[in-house]
Amino acid sequence: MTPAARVQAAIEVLDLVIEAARSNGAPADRLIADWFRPRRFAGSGDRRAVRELAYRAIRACGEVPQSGRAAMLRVAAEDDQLAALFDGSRHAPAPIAADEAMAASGVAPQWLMDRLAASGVSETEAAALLDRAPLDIRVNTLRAGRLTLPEGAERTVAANGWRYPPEARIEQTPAYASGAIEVQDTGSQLTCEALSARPAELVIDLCAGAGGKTLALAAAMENRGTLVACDVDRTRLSRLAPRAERAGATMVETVLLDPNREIQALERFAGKADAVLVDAPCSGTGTWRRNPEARWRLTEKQLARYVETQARLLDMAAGLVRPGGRLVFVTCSLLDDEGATQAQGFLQRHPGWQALLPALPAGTARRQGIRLSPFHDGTDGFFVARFGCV
Ligand SMILES: C[S@@+](CC[C@H](N)C(=O)[O-])C[C@H]1O[C@@H](n2cnc3c(N)ncnc32)[C@H](O)[C@@H]1O
Repeated sequence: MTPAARVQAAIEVLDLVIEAARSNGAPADRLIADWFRPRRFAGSGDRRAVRELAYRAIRACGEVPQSGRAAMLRVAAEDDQLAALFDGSRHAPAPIAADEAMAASGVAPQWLMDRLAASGVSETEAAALLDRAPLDIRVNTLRAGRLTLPEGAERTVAANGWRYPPEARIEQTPAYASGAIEVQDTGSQLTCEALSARPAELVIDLCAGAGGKTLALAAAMENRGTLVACDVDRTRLSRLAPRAERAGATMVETVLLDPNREIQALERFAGKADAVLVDAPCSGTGTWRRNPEARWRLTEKQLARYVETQARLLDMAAGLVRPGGRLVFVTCSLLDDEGATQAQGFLQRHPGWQALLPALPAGTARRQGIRLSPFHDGTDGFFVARFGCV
């Protein structure tokens, strides 16, 4: 593909991304892969370049743009070389008209910017949510016997964490194939450390998904004790078993939950767990580095639903913890509604509990919890609170 044809391709891809954002359709990565499937003439360099252009435009526009072309014009407004490719030649975008509308630049839709500001997130800190994320890994101590790390790693503040540049490819390395390393953001690793899971304990990971945090907990527990990984999403949870096998985490027990009747499958653990992790479903404002189009999808109504579910899951989780046990609440969000305010609500509803600020090597205290952010900590954005049952 010529450079100009790549720009036109990115515009077409962006139209699909915009439509999907409005109709809750597929994520951008999937749309890009689908767009290329019938276009066999495109090589890997073309795919990379189109993907890069599309994501540049997604990051540049705070509000949902009116069209893919308007979004690309926003990027071209600051890049003369790109603007010159709008020349109307074969497969190229049409020339730019003098009065042509372009999308407004910005970090996120205004309502979200307002919510972030009300949560103490400055505009600069919010903008850092759109940086490119590095590739962080966790050394899996269950498999790390004779580990040779792929070259180029730097230590992070996480106990077993290392960092590579964003473009690093480690999935093909022997260390990855043997299960000795896992891809996991440093912030995510730190939220697991906040639970202080120990060998021989009974630990419940209530919202385990495909088990990113479960595997870190299994390693902290040295694969000894009981680790129960739950989720309402059968597909996500089904991905956990093969990952656990690869990681040598044979202790993991999975439990599929029935939405709104979660407790039924967990009654046998009531009042018994040493520690429960609630890595709750949330808006994901802290993960825009990886999914920048997520900010175009979120609505105030969806956010309210997340907040309601988080409170319900926290209340349920409290009933699983034994006296003297601990509960860690995590969201990958910088919004107080899903963080400090949620934690405060929990403490008001449960007078027998107290907040115990987790001692983490990064992050900033935000009322009863800790906030991690790309701007301050170089991690994805998270809120983590730790509660003790007295
Ligand atoms: C932030 S993700 C978890 C990510 C996972 N812990 C990890 O580290 O990869 C939130 C998870 O909560 C799950 N979830 C949503 N509603 C739930 C509910 N009512 N009970 C349990 N899990 C729920 C979602 O399916 C999703 O997998």
